[in-house]
Amino acid sequence: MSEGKVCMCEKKNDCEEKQSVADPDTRYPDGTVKLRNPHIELMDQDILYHIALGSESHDLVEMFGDVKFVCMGGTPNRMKNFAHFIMEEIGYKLPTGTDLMDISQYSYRYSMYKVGPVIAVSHGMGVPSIGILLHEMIKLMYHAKAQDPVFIRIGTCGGLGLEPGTVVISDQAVDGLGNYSYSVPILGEVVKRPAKLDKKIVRELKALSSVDDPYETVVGTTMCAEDFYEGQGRIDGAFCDYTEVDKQNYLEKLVKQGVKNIEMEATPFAALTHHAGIKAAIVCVTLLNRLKGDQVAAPKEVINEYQERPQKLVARYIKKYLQTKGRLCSLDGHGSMAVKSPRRFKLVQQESQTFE
Ligand SMILES: O=P(O)(O)O[C@H]1O[C@H](CO)[C@@H](O)[C@H]1O
Ligand SMILES: O=c1cc[nH]c(=O)[nH]1
Repeated sequence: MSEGKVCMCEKKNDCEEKQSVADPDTRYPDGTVKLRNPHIELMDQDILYHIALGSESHDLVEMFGDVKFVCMGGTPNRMKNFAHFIMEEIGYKLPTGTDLMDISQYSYRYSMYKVGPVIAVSHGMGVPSIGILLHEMIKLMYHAKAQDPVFIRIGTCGGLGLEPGTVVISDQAVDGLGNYSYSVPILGEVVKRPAKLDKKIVRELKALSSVDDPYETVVGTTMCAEDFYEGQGRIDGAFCDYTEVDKQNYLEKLVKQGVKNIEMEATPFAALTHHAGIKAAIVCVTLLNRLKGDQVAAPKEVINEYQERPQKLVARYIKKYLQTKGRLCSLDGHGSMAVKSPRRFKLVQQESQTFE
């Protein structure tokens, strides 16, 4: 197995057999990301406009070359919290007197934090917003020469027949018309890309849920809606031209098809990462049981605690990966990491401060 590949095999030599062969269209032999776009390498510079970075204005290899995990979720606040949480979890130490900074703050669009090999970035709401971010994050990984990065969405959703607060690991994504793909009009024609997630990561994440967790963690199909209200069959939007019975019939039909939860980014997330040859997973927490209602009525503190649940699972996954590899950071003997390259972190801070 080449350096940097995600593997959690108990026996190291098992890896060769278990890893699928990388697609030469999306990977260089050393595991760095290859773009399916011949134009990019011919450009003098590539401005990643919505994340306030650029291939000429920033040393992207120095800043992001060590990235292994790109974690994304809807809100800047959640991703900032996740950055602090993962810093604690992996024992990452910031240089004295510094704090985590929003690398993309001057884009005024998305917020991005970096903690050693982990990026935490917000993607906003809905398909177009996450689509734009995915294009730029995939290009960022390419420019940075990051090796085999894994993308993980940490989200919230409505559950179908699940207790509120249940964690759902998506094994596939389906759109509101029943397509297991992401459809996007390109040059006047609809292009469909399969919305596939990495099955092995699904199993590994599920294995990391614990019987001691005071909530359930399940695996299932995630429906990606184009809208929060009518697009998810709610009757509490500004408009509604169907009955409560129509709605219940629709949701029951989804349940029969194996849909466990509904959110708004799964198909582009699964499809664009798959098209880029990037392994990806989606872990969401249900805020309500849609079979019982539409309004998100849980108190803020309860919702905040729910939102921590996918973060905990993903943190276990990242920690297990880092412990298995023991390569990016050196273990200090207590399961936590000593920072190998604070300089790289400092650079990220300085560059983001000077970009406007
Ligand atoms: O909690 P996040 O990850 O933002 O995702 C979910 O919440 C938003 C709707 O409230 C949608 O973007 C949906 O996908
Ligand atoms: O019901 C819900 C809850 C969160 N996010 C959604 O998209 N739907």
